Amino acid sequence: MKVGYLGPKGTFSEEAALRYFSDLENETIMYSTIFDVLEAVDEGQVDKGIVPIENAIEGTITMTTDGLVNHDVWIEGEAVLPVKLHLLALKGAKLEDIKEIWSIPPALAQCRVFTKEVRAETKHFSSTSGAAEALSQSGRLDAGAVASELAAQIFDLEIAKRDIHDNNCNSTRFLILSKTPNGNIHETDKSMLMITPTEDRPGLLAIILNVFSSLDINLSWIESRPTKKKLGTYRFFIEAALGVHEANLKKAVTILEAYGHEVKVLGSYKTKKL
Ligand SMILES: O=C(O)C(=O)C[C@]1(C(=O)O)C=C[C@@H](O)C=C1
Repeated sequence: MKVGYLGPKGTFSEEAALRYFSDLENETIMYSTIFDVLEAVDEGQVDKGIVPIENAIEGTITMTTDGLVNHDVWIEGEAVLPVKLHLLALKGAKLEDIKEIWSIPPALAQCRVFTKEVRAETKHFSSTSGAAEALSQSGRLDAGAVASELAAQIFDLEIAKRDIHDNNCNSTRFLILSKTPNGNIHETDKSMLMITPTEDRPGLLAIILNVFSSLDINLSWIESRPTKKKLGTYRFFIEAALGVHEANLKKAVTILEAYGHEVKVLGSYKTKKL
């Protein structure tokens, strides 16, 4: 089986993929952006993909929600990975000389307190270890990368400052993707819906949420994203604590569609702690 995730080596996505798919039979394929992973699953280049969806400090990884809008993929699993972020630097670099900090935006956002303290500028890369790799090739003693301990080993960097994330209980939730649903749906206990209202009206979100509460369906996550068509118009990602095979979830979808909303069931899954 081919498993795709965000590379290069040493990303948290890689750690999540290797822990989730512990089977040695798997062939792993790395992609340079989260978007590319979604595309690879959609186009059948890989059998499974793994992408981050939410971080305990930073919240939703919008590259993933936006990618879910444009790609036809199925969420078949969810995994939560503890995340420890360190400031990596070239050997011989001094912490007080670091004026630029490089990483993927969600990782930089998890270290806002630290980057403010050291008064560093931030520079965006497509992954934590992509920033570490670039740093190792740059020769820059005035720059650092926010990445994992494993990335420090792989790219021969030093840990200039350990555990720089704002909160010690840091973790990231990943989604496991496939092109189509497979057999284990009846064992799932969560599902994700993407609801795109076709017209704006007073109390729109309240009406949508009421469908779930009236059917006694608990919601575990809700996120609104702009439709990108007109300012002030949104679509909603809703995670319900019920698998798609359950009668009440099917009822909720039917009612929402009867109200005229576009509803796409994005997946059905259960959580695995990594
Ligand atoms: O860059 C990586 O190492 C990733 O796997 C991406 C990512 C993310 O975008 O949230 C995953 C987990 C951590 O929250 C930091 C970075």
